[in-house]
Amino acid sequence: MTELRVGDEAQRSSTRRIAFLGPHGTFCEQALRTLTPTVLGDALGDPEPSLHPFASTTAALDAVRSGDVDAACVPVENSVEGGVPATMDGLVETPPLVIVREILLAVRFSVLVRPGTTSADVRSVASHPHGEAQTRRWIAEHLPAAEVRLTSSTAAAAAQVAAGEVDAAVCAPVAAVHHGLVELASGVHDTGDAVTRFVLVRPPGAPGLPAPTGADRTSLAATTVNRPGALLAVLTEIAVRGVDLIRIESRPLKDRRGEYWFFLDGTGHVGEPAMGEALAALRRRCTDVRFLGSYPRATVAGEEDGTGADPGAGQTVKDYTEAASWLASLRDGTGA
Ligand SMILES: O=C(O)C(=O)Cc1ccccc1
Repeated sequence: MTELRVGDEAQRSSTRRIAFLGPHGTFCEQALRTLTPTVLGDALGDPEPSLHPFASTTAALDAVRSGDVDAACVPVENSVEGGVPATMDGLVETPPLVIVREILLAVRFSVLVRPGTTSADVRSVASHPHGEAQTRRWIAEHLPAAEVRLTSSTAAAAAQVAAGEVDAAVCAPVAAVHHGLVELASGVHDTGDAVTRFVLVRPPGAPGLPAPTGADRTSLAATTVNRPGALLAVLTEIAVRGVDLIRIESRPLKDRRGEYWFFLDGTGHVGEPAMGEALAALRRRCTDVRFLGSYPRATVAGEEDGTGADPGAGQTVKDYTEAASWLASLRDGTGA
């Protein structure tokens, strides 16, 4: 899969390049464009990187691994439909990539058509699998005769409508501008307040790990042997250190039937003692562990910041630091 060429963006003289799930008009592009120059400067070392649409999440991640781009913005999960399989699978491939920012975007879907098309004309409707999943009931009620087709992105569906390959696209309203379409219906999601989480990933290295903010999220993936209690042991290493587990999802290992990558997200930063010790314990106890990044927790516009559950007595950063210096004093013979 290759980069989708677009004239203007390739010509800017910025140093860093960011891939996103294209073509223009995806939710992914919208999410990426919410990042401020300050955030981009911190995350990539360039406040004004150039943005490049790619035909799939896999192609965008591959471009980071091959060095064609410096980072990629990809959808990772949705509050209605769960994880995006291609992204999860892509994150655990090698060489490693790390998440340096997350972006939460409230998604609202429109049905876009060529000018002059009415509901009665719609024989086929296309969308990304996550778009289809979030509007399935609406489509069944309002376009019952339409054949549903899945596309690599919502804007790819809009491009297919523009090309006359399909009659309607379920996508972001902004895709109408990019692809010369009009709105047949808006706000067609089955569940209100759906939020999609996107992540900005880059190879480990400069400009370094995002600094702890006090409201961070750490993502990791772990595999264990298939033995009774093996997953419980992993979760226990996390729980006993007061780390709030905020996501767990699995994907098959593919080449070893019956074994899985467990994707685990917890509140906290690898630079903090609790999360650091939990990761070190998983490194000792798991078949394989991938550190997928520690980065500031995002909020949806207008929502409260969620910093996670109370870690419990003796589990704060201060508690860990005090206990570590007490232990050091025992070891150097000055304490008791
Ligand atoms: O296809 C897009 O526009 C994306 O960014 C992926 C996606 C699809 C459906 C809901 C949210 C994100």
